[in-house]
Amino acid sequence: MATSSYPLLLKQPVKLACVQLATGADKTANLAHAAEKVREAASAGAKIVVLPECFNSPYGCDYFPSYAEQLLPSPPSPEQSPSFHALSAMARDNGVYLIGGSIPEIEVSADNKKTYYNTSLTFSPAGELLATHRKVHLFDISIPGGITFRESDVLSPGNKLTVVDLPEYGRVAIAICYDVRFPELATIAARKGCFALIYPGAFNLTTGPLHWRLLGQARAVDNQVYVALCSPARDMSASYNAWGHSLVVDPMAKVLVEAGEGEEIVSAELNGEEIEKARRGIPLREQRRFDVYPDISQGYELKSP
Ligand SMILES: NC(=O)CCC(=O)C(=O)O
Repeated sequence: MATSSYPLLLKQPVKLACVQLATGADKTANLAHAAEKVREAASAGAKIVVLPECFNSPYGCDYFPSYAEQLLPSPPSPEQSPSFHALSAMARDNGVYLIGGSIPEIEVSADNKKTYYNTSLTFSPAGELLATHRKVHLFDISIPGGITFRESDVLSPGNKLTVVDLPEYGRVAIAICYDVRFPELATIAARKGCFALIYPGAFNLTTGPLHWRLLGQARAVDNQVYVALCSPARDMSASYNAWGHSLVVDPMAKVLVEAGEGEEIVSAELNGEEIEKARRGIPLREQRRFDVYPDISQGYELKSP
């Protein structure tokens, strides 16, 4: 029972599963395999299922154009986007909300200019598209002796925050991998009344051990919400080696569940009371000083969904 005057951000407990999927070069096989694993997660009681970043392809700039699918105008035809239709069927067949990881997207303008994005699609249990998130912050880093990667060589960034209403439960925010490094995006989403921040991702073997779990816990404790990070399984024969370690963090920043490196489904029960308990115990909500940092509050007053 909620004892504060705030409505529960999460209306009823819900099981969320991250599918740490093993993927390869064969898109059709990846889609079929994802369908099997979503079924497995749903059979174990998950009502929100998350797939990893680039779940239908290998991850890398060399792969984005050849795997890219056209999503606009929506809905695309099965030829334009087999992944759109496969995800819709996975959500509908299993009666789950499906955060469909991400896929490379191509947009073709009237004058035949091609623009590529890293895009996440979210479907309702009826198989309807609820939201599209194009990765806002592209993964461009260069760490001497570690990793160099430049998504912006091929991809263009999205330009919006993505918040999705799941009517029986509440509101979630969706962003992709490198987006997790930007606390502003998370804080604004949380202040719009989200109970969870969900990030399909694919960290690497340099930054993964240092930052993946830390960033999940940081976004959770900053905002006193649940955070889910969902990675592909590690494949040492691939050109990009994903960190794995998909996890779910609670509003006190406790890691509820964390995968290893291989293919695995991890799930956790999310409960709105835990959000309220964290916020009553550490009342950041009442203590914020927007008079001292007014620019971050502009247009984002605390609202219930
Ligand atoms: N796919 C990504 O955005 C990777 C982000 C990452 O590894 C990081 O360190 O940040």
